[in-house]
Amino acid sequence: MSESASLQALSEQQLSLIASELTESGYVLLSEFLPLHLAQSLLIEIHSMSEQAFKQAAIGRDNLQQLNEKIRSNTLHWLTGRSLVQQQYLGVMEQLRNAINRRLFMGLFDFECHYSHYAPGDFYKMHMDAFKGASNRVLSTVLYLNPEWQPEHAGELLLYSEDQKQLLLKIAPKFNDCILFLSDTFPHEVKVTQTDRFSIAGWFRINATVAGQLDPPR
Ligand SMILES: O=C(O)CCC(=O)C(=O)O
Ligand SMILES: [Fe+2]
Repeated sequence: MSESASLQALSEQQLSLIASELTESGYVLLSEFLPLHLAQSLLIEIHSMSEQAFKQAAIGRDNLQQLNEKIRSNTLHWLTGRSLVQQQYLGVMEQLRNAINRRLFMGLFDFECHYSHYAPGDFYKMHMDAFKGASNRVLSTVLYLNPEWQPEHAGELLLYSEDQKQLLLKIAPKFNDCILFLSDTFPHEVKVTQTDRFSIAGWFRINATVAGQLDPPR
């Protein structure tokens, strides 16, 4: 979807905040990220999907890719733009991609994302989304879709400093909050959730045609 077709869902104020926070600290937490009707439509779509539509998440690269429930136990479903609401979300992220490139010259080339479902007991242990120079994922995004979240539900995202020594942020997966962070800089983990936890995890990527392959593969 073209940038104009996404109706410029993000305000200049939001975009300026994103650019300055990413420059300063490498991450930014945004509340009320999407126009409310869009966040609500995503919530309706994710709730209407059957558990069969979600696949067990894999970890690893290429043929080494394997299911590894010791590290991660959530399930996922890739967004392709097959519904209007998916097109609208991808349109917003396209607006964000262009705005970041214009302001920060990050050379973001495309965006991929999936719905995530963490059932009670699910988690994602400490990991990096990319390793320096070894992946085309450069900017991670997670949009949370849990209108009823309460502290006892847990399932927070913990974001650590690069040396893992400092806890930078403890993020409750609250409805329409969105975290952006540099993929190769911040180790992070999802604590065990006590209730169903929904989100859209996504990555802006640079073009790694040198490698000649999608990284990581789907
Ligand atoms: O859901 C979250 O809070 C983070 C998920 C995550 O780290 C990932 O999918 O790589
Ligand atoms: Fe991650």
